[in-house]
Amino acid sequence: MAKDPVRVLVTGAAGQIGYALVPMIARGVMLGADQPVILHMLDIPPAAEALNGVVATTDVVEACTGVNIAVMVGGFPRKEGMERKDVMSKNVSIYKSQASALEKHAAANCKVLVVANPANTNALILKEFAPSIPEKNISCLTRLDHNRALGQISERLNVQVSDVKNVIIWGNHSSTQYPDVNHATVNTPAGEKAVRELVSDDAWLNGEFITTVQQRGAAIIKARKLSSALSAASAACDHIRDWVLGTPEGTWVSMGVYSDGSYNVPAGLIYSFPVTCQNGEWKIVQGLPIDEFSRKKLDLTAEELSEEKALAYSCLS
Ligand SMILES: NC(=O)C1=CN([C@@H]2O[C@H](COP(=O)(O)OP(=O)(O)OC[C@H]3O[C@@H](n4cnc5c(N)ncnc54)[C@H](O)[C@@H]3O)[C@@H](O)[C@H]2O)C=CC1
Ligand SMILES: O=C([O-])CC(=O)C(=O)O
Repeated sequence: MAKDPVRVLVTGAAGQIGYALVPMIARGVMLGADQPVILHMLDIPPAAEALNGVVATTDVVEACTGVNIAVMVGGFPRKEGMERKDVMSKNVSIYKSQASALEKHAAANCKVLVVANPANTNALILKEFAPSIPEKNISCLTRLDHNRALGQISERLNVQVSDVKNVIIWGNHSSTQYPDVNHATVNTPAGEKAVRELVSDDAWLNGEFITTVQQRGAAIIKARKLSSALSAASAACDHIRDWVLGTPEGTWVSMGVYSDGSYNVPAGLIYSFPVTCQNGEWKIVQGLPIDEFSRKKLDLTAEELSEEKALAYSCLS
């Protein structure tokens, strides 16, 4: 029997990421080839002409009405040389007002993915100003960083990226994020092997590998003068697909979610954790040992998020 259609909202639909994302969703990359979708595409009036190229609306209420999944890409993008904090004030007020629109008009149990930067803090603002949307339904994108970390390891070891798994992005989608390979493995003909053992170069893993992943977004903006649109769109599809359809057995992914205090990360931040997903719900992977090097990095990125939270509130007051 044909499935009921799912309504998917994409904000910023006329932008770089939106232009790549919309056809991926229509093609079934996000929810599967057998899942009909009804796309709601929102942008702002100055983008109306570009928006005609993808068919959509500049009316936030129309865009949010009845949506089951909201991918929030709309906002003011970081330009070359700009720190993420520079874009904060422009974006938190957008997320405050769109929170209200989603709360009033989206379907009950709508799942929200915030892509626009500062992604974690925009998601937190959205959560705070949409109190009736359950906090477990609000997330931000760190899957792009996760995929970048998998890519770095696969290149270094000359293996397929699909054979590498269980890297972790901890914290903020920013240059303080901590890409952690301490629990990552590679599928080899001789069975699963630890990434640390196979790479056998802790100086690289604790140095250049981390900074390359942390700085990849900035490096792409510098090169393209535009954001990493295709890989961001693809990562957004990965994020929603795994959230809705589940993560494979034995595999976790990174998602920015509301901290419950796991791993001594302060509660009340949207922080990227390792998660598994089943039946449309994510669960933080518990009990992973955290060494001293990692602890410092988990704390540093949490501190930045606490500062961003304070700054966001000061922008709104
Ligand atoms: N979390 C992640 O991994 C990544 C996040 N990003 C972020 O994603 C966002 C989008 O990036 P791009 O598509 O390259 O930017 P873009 O500037 O090409 O597109 C943004 C779109 O949002 C629209 N927009 C602005 N205000 C809006 C509003 N109030 N409602 C609806 N739409 C609105 C703009 O008109 C524009 O069409 C940026 O914030 C960027 O920093 C980019 C790459 C990765
Ligand atoms: O800062 C940006 O807009 C780009 C970005 O997030 C990324 O590519 O990871």
